[in-house]
Amino acid sequence: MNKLEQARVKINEIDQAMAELFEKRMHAVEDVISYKQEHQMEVLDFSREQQVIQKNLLHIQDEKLRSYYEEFITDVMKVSRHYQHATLIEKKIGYQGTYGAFSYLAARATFPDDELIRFKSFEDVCKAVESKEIRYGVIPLENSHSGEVGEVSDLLYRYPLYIVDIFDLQVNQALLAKEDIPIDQITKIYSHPQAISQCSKFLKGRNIEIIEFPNTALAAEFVSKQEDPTIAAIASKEAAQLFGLKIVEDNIQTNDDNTTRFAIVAKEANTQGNHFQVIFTLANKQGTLAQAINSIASRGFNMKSIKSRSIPQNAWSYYFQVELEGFYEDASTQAMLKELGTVCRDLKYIGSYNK
Ligand SMILES: C=C(O[C@@H]1C=C(C(=O)O)C=C[C@H]1O)C(=O)O
Repeated sequence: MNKLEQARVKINEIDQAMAELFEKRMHAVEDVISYKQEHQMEVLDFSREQQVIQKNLLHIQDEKLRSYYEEFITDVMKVSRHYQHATLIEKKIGYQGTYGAFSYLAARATFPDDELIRFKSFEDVCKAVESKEIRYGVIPLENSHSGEVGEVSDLLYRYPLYIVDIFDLQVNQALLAKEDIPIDQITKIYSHPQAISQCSKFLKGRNIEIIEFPNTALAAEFVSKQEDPTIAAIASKEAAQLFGLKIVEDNIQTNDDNTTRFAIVAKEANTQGNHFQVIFTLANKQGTLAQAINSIASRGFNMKSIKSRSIPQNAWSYYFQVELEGFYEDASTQAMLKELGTVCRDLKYIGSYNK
């Protein structure tokens, strides 16, 4: 062995030992992350990093290596911070709306152990996913009665995000009050107009004042903060637990099949699942839509839905959002999409999921 080879054998041994120590250090850092998350602490602790550097410099005996060691340990801590940020993002899930509202319930049901972060708008949720501030967003796609959530379709058209899963939340309304009192003693009911209309049959003929509120969870929270036991809110039964209320009557909605489908959106595409969606635009010429639909139908794909909406900021132009049955990665799907792509002006894959 020449001198170079001998030195490299030594370096290999040291690197192996350092790799083991690196792994041990990062595992110790994992405990720091969960502590910081629990106590809502920042990842960077500048004074701790200074201490680490100074304390360990004392172990460096070769004077000329001190500045290099400082550089080295500084980099180690930078990597440790990267890891902490990435791990924290993994556990961050965004939803739009209020604590306790239906979007919150959908996010909690899909990510029971993660940190739920509230955003003001659906777009803010998408922006946070795109900028990697959070891992996933949970946003409503459509409701079995009121139909699609147009704003969310527009966001899927505009943002480089993908649906990676869907979750169906059954919308059940309950009458909640501070005490479990008979319904005929209730004097006022607070709720969102949509929830009120969903319970029209239950409310009909009752001499109760109805007061509209911006959303059901806020109504439940309001009732929980009042002294009056005769006022009630219409909200989910889960809201009763979240705001310490009693369920006076459960399932008071007129239709039992009221379901909101939520999309879990991410920055990285998921291509697994027995359904997928695409969005396309067409040249405004005779027969282009027929051609597009024909490329799908002639290859034996079942189109579950097609929705057309105006392209945001582009008057009198439209995009089509299509849900198809099938596996995105299958060769037959790829061949169909290739043909569809030749017919469309733009064709965008927006995700797969199981149904
Ligand atoms: C691991 C921690 O988080 C960060 C990384 C450090 C490290 O890797 O040693 C030190 C301080 C923090 O900036 C910590 O706070 O201890």
